[in-house]
Amino acid sequence: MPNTTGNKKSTLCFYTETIEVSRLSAHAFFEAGDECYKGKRFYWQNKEKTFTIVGLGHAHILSNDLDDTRYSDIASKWRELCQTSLKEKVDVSPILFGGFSFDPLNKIKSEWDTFPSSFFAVSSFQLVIKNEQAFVSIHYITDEKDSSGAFEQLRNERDALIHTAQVKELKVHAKPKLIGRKDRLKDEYLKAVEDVTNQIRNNEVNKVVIGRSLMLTFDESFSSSTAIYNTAMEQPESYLFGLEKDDKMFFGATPERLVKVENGNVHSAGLAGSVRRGKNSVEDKELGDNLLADRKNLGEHQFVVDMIRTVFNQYCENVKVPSRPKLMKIRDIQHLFTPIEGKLKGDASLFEFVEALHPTPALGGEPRLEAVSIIRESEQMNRGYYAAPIGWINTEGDGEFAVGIRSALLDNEHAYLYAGGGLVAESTSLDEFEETRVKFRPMLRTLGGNMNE
Ligand SMILES: C=C(O[C@H]1C=CC=C(C(=O)O)[C@@H]1O)C(=O)O
Ligand SMILES: [Mg+2]
Repeated sequence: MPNTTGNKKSTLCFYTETIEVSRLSAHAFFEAGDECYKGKRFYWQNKEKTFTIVGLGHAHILSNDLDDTRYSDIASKWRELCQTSLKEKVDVSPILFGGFSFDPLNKIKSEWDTFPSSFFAVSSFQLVIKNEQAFVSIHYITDEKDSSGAFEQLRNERDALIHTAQVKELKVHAKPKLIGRKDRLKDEYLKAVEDVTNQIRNNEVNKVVIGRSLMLTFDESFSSSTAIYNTAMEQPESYLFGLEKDDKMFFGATPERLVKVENGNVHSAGLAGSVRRGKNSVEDKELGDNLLADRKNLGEHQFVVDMIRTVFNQYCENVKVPSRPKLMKIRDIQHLFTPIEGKLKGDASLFEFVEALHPTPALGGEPRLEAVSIIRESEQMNRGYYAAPIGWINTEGDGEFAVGIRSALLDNEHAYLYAGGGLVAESTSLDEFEETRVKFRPMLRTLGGNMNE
């Protein structure tokens, strides 16, 4: 029998059933959902590649278009769903996956119009791969009195999905041909960088992250499966994520953790300050060593570390912050990196950390509210879910959110790419433009664009 509950307070019942399966590729499982669950899937893999989740179908959606209360709204709906609907302890915890927009006050019409300010879902079929074991769960959330027929149907669908994923050969993930590439609002971006740097020099704010966007056009629709597959191939050392909504998918390979909560231990990281990789190991080391000593980049980095430390000091004890950043070297770029950890001292939830931390000065600026309002005014675009929290939480309240950078929104035969950089007093528009070019590279390579413009 599936685990089930009913409760007087809630009319909803949450039915789950988990089986362990041998040999199941996450990509193949995602792709098995191409026919029936397109537009309702997600993909997540942590940086260490020790935890992969794929969700197909929507058993239940939690979303809102709220501003200030959007985090607590999702948190309380999730708590209620877990507490009143899911009473029995289950072997593999159901996972709520989704994300928040960067700035709910940005109302500029854009490619993001169908994405609410918060969008989360419990999937109908959930694959979890952990410690080399794979589990597939069915989730069914309903107010029907008798669900046995519907649940039996889901079992049949689950078996069919697993069968397809195990026996069908993965399609050849040939990319559609790139036929167009457009820098969007390039002049506005360059002007914004100049203007905002002047505001910083005038001590109006300390730091602001300004971004820009590219639009790619393909000769045919770019499928989500192809995009996810190629992202995994290109960026093995980052978090991989994909969140489908209707006919679009926000996806990427981000190196940046926002926050992870596990058994009362909380982890975050300051990641800001960048330089390209060298052409050979000697140049690479030189670039890295210079980055570690560079005033402008150390300045960018320090605002982030200070802000995360302040949040951790409020909610955690035993806060550990290394006194100096180290280098994080990934395929196209090297960053200044400071891991930060602590032990939860009260009962703050993962969503409270997300609210307190988003956006850090690695994506917003310092002071936070001023920076976000400058971004809204001067970028003249809508970041949507770019640079915003994306991740998951389980029924125990453990989970992880990454920052949705090095990312793109896939929209049939178009892809919108985003990249930005932290401005401080020493910034120049030429260098910042160049930095965004380096940050676009992984997504361009993934999608088949020309990296050299
Ligand atoms: C805003 C982005 O990167 C942030 C993360 C790392 C380094 C950054 C920088 O050096 O400017 C940015 O703060 C982006 O990739 O779009
Ligand atoms: Mg930078």
